[in-house]
Amino acid sequence: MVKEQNYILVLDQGTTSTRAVLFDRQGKMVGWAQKEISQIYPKPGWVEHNAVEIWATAAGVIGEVLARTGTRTGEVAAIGITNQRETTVVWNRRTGKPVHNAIVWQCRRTAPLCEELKKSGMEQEFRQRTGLVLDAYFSGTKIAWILDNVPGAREEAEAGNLLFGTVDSWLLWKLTGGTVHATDYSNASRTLIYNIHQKQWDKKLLQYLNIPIQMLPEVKPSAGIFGLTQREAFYGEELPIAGIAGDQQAALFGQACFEPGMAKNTYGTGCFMLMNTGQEAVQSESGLLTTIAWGVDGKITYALEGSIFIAGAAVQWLRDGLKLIDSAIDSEYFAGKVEDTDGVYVVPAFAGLGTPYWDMYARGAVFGLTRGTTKEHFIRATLHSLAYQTKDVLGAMEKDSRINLKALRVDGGAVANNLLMQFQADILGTAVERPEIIETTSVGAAYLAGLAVGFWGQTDIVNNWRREKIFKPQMTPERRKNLYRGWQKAVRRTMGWAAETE
Ligand SMILES: Nc1ncnc2c1ncn2[C@@H]1O[C@H](COP(=O)(O)OP(=O)(O)O)[C@@H](O)[C@H]1O
Ligand SMILES: O=P(O)(O)OC[C@H](O)CO
Repeated sequence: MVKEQNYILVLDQGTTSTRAVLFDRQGKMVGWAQKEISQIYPKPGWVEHNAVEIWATAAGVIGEVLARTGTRTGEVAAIGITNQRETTVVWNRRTGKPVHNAIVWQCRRTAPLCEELKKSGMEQEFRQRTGLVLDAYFSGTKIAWILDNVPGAREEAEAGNLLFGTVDSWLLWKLTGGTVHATDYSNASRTLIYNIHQKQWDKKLLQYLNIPIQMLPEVKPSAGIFGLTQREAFYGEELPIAGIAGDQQAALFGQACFEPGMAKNTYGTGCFMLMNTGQEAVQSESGLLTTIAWGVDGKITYALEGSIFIAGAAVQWLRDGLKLIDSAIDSEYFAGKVEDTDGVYVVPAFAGLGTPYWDMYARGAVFGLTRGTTKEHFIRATLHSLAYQTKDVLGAMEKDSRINLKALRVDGGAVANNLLMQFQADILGTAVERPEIIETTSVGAAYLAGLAVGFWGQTDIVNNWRREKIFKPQMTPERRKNLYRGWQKAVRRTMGWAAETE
């Protein structure tokens, strides 16, 4: 009997949770399952995940989504993987066990190493070759840290016994029963050791960071067959893993931003704005990153990126740290009870500041408190901080690309918040477009996998994108200017904080 393969299955491994999502031919989500993952904070500024737990949640959500929707594995045409980027896993190729917890993209432990490299005058070289800045955010210095700090790791790595991977590689390795060690262009371009122009691991940078090349994965196109699931690990089926991309690049793909100049902003744990720059790797002069969006059909597409480390995570902090709200959705209710923030600014620089400031030592602060400040003002100011940070990034993006965006496509968990989206349009002075599918990260990975196995064509993807709501700017230019000036003043005062106090 011929099997009907009606679905694409996506594994979306994010900073806070792992999701499995099933898509049909119309690009519609027919089912999903999600599990949170533990956040480990061994020291201030340090963030880790347990890679074994990541795999366990991935296996768990796959089983759950199939069971919930009554889908047999034989009905799945292909699997796509999309992932939190930069997060670094090093494991033993024989035992399959990680040698250390995964070091998360937000982790600042390698700031001193980045400082040292900068002092040795290497910053420009890293920037030119990788498109990135020398910051603790990226994988390269995290790998070096593991090799330098886990007893015996360096010797094992040199002997070819250890493998490095971003989370996509780790999941691919597990799904294929330890037979495939690979990644895609978009993930490789976030490691600080991949030359985005020559499209290969950069031997010189590997030397600077003292990383043995034999531990690195093979880099492949984002849409293409990476390997087959091992029968024992996958309900007796050999399914192709046919698409991989870092979550922010997947979202750009899912938003159908296929033309140069098209951009999206994703509001998850952090906020990431990417603009398609076509086949040209544009060097930024304003603190943006140059990165690979994807490799599809033998062509590499580049993007400019603005990275904000703390966005939805600030709302989680209101919920879990300060216990001011019971759930993220309540932030809109409380913020809506006041007209404005009454002059309060929250700068959530909990993990330093990314684009355009790149200050590893900035730390969070609240300004403008008075006796009249209420919980509602505080919550509203926290929501506004997502929009202000986005304005900082869009300013840099428009300057570098010389394109004034007519509208910004948005997605991610926090765009469900209408108050935030309206303020975003107001403070940008640019329309904000929310699509029907805000799970664009997963849908992007599904499209990549589906393209590779002929499940979809590119025109299907463009036709599937539909706007659900547009938020138009309503604020006067004068008020916009005054509010933004206050934000810039607040940001300046958070900069360098940890360096001064440590
Ligand atoms: N209604 C809301 N208002 C503001 N923030 C929200 C809302 N809903 C979710 N969030 C925030 O969005 C984030 C979840 O978005 P998601 O795209 O799932 O993130 P990630 O992929 O980074 O885990 C959380 O940080 C949460 O605090
Ligand atoms: O897991 P997210 O959605 O917060 O995305 C994390 C980014 O990929 C980090 O670069």
